[in-house]
Parts: sequence; structure tokens; C-alpha cells
Amino acid sequence: MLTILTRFQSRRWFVQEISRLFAQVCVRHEFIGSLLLGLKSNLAAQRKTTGIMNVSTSCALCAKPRISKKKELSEKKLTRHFVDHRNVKLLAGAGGKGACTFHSEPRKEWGGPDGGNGGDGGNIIIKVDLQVKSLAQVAPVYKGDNGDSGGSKNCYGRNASSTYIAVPVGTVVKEQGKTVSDLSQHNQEYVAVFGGAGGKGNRFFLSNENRAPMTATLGERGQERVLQLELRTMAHAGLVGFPNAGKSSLLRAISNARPAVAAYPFTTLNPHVGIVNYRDHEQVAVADIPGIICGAHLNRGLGISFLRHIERCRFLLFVLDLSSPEPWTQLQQLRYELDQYEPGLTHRPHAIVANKMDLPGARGNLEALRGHVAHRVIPVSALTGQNTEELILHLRELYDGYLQTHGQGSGQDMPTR
Ligand SMILES: Nc1nc2c(ncn2[C@@H]2O[C@H](COP(=O)(O)OP(=O)(O)OP(=O)(O)O)[C@@H](O)[C@H]2O)c(=O)[nH]1
Ligand SMILES: [Mg+2]
Repeated sequence: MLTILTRFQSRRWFVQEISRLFAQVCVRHEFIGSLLLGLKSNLAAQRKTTGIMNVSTSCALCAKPRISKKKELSEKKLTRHFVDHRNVKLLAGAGGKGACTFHSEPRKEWGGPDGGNGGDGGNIIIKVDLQVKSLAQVAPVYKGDNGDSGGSKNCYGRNASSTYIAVPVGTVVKEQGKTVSDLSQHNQEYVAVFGGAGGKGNRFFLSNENRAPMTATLGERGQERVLQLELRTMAHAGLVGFPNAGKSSLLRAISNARPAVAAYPFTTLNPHVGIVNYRDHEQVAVADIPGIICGAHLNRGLGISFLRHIERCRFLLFVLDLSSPEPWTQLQQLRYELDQYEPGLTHRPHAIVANKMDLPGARGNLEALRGHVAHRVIPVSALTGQNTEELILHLRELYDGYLQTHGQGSGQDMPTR
């Protein structure tokens, strides 16, 4: 009896001891777990603030730190990637053919027609995707899927699914030079070509007059179209100026954009959009486009084809180089070139930005310029950042003025590119 009792007690003691140990291990694990969790969140926070990334994902402590650096594309490479117009041939899918079959069953000789209809051909849809930045991915030819043929036993063929072409925000779809759709919102769709309707099976032709129709039709051919896709950058304000006037430097000074800056003309070959952030979380998009020269409308320099990128801009900022003599002539020439491209473009709300105020002779030129133009002139230096606040504030005034005249919702359609 005594041995049984001792054995029972020792077993109980053993179980108690094991559960105690288990509890301790659990507590320790929890502690280690929380420690690791804390370490992980600390590392994530550190990574966020410093941009330092760990190479190893298995052990954060042993990992070597590496500075993450996003490689910027050079302007030349960007030109290869940035495509702002494309001709595209679209051929929608054909409908599937209808079936001509008769019901067959043992002891049921005249089962009647049971051929199903064919499925419809696939449409081709042009759809806006915010992730897509240019028309480089758009192929020259698209062909939609054909619908499936109908089958016996009244089986209908499957409709083909639509083919989607992803395009950037601001794509204009044209046909023979005429605009057919303006895609300015994310996820906006334009059904460019419709697939052909599926053919009818012989069941469709069953009537009192004809109890055994042998007719079944083929599916219709899909629509065919040749369209031109044109990308027009979406921004509130557009920077217009001669090459080397400092447009890209100015965009760098007032926004988060990082276009290339160099002391030679035509550094910028593609439009760049920067976002100017305000304290009330309002954002104004500013587009920098390649420089314009005299006779650009005659295709001199880079021509004026890229002016399509400022066509949508609500207001313009004329950037003048105040270190050059008679800067008002630059303004007259810019206005002339803009009017050659689209009459009335210069009537949009605009401001004149007198850049390079840090250079000698700029002060004198500023006074002379003010004498020549009635419009507001904002003297700045993109290089030193001098007086850029006034420009940023004036940009906001133009933006607010635009919202007042066009309603609050008008600013919402501006995507950030
Ligand atoms: N001193 C001075 N130099 C400036 C200023 N702004 C721009 N620059 C210089 O002018 C040169 C041309 O500047 P960019 O910003 O590339 O000029 P851009 O108008 O974008 O020229 P394109 O892209 O060729 O049309 C660069 O060497 C800049 O450093 C300024 O305010 N003061
Ligand atoms: Mg530039």
C-alpha cells in the first residue's frame, strides 16, 4: 500500500514538475518571441528612416548592412522606354459557329435538332492602369480570341474573354486624326473593337414549317480598326521655356522630381512630372517638358510635338533665363511657338518665372522685363533656391483659382506620374 502511495505521489510530483518546467519554457519563449518581434520592428523602422537594408533575410542580426539605392535611368535610356504615341491595329475575335446536330437516343428516332449556338468573339478593350507609364508596352497588332463553336445536345459555345491593352493615364485614342476617347482616369475603359456574334445552331431554326432544319450559321467576324494612341502628360502646371532656361532645375527645387540637369541645351528629352506638396496635403503636379526654340513649329530643335504634354495643363509657367540679354524676346518667341501649336494655348492662366537671378546682370534685366510685360513676374534662382517660396505660393493661387472656376472635383482627376 505504502509503495503504491509513494509511487502515486512520485508520479504526481513528476507530472507537476514537468508542467512547471513547461510553463517556464513557455514564458521564456514568449519573452524571446517578444524580443525578436521588437527587434524586427526596430529594424523595419531603422530601414524606413535610413534606407539601410539587410542582405540576409534569415538572420537580421548577422546580416551585412547595404544601402538601398534606386538606379535612375539616364535621359537617353528613358527616351527608349518612354513612348508617347503608337499606331495599333485591332482585330476583335470572331464568333464561334453554330452546330447542326440532331438528338439521338435509343427508341427515339426523330429527336429533333439540338445544335447549340456558337460563343461570341472577344472584345479588345483599352484600359487605363496607373502603374503603366508609357505606351512602350503596347504592341502594334492585337487579335481578340474567337468564340467556341456550339455543340450537340443544345450546348452553346463559350464566349471568348476580352483582351485588355493597358495604357497610362492621359492616353488619347484617335482614329484618322479624330479623338474617339480621352482616357484620363484610373481603370477607365474604352471598348475599341467588338467581337463578332456567335453563329446560330440548327435548333434556332426549328419552326412549325421546318421540324428538321439543317441550317446552322457561321459566327460573325470581329470588328477591325486602326487606332492611334497618344499620351498626354497629366499635370496642373506646365513649365515652358527655352533650352537651358533652368526648367528642370526649377522642378527639382520645388518638387520631388529629379530630372537631369546639365549646362547644355536639350538635356530634357522626355516630360517629367513633379509633385509640389502643401502643408494642407494639397498636391499640385508640375510638368517639365523639353525646351522650345525659335522655329520649333517648323520642326527645329526637338519640334513642338511634345507640346501635347502641356495641352492638358491648367496653367503655364514661362521660365526665362534672366542672365541673357532682352529676356522679354524669349517670352514673345515662346508665345508665338505655342500659338503655332494650338491657338489660344497662351490664353491659359500663366505666370512668368524669371530664373537665374543669382547671376550678374539679372537684376537689371528684371526691371526691364517688368517694364515690357504686364503680367506678374516672379524672380527666382533655381540653383540657390532663392524666392522659390513665392513661386510655390503663386502656384497654389493659380491652382485654387482653377478649382474655384471649375469646381472642387476638378483637381481630383490628376494622377501622379
Ligand atoms: N546660376 C544659375 N544657374 C542655373 C539656374 N538654374 C539653372 N541653372 C543652370 O542652367 C543649366 C541648365 O539647367 P537645366 O535645368 O538643365 O535647364 P533646362 O531648361 O531644363 O534645359 P533643357 O532640358 O535643355 O531644356 C544648368 O547648368 C543649371 O545648373 C539658376 O538659377 N542660377
Ligand atoms: Mg531640362
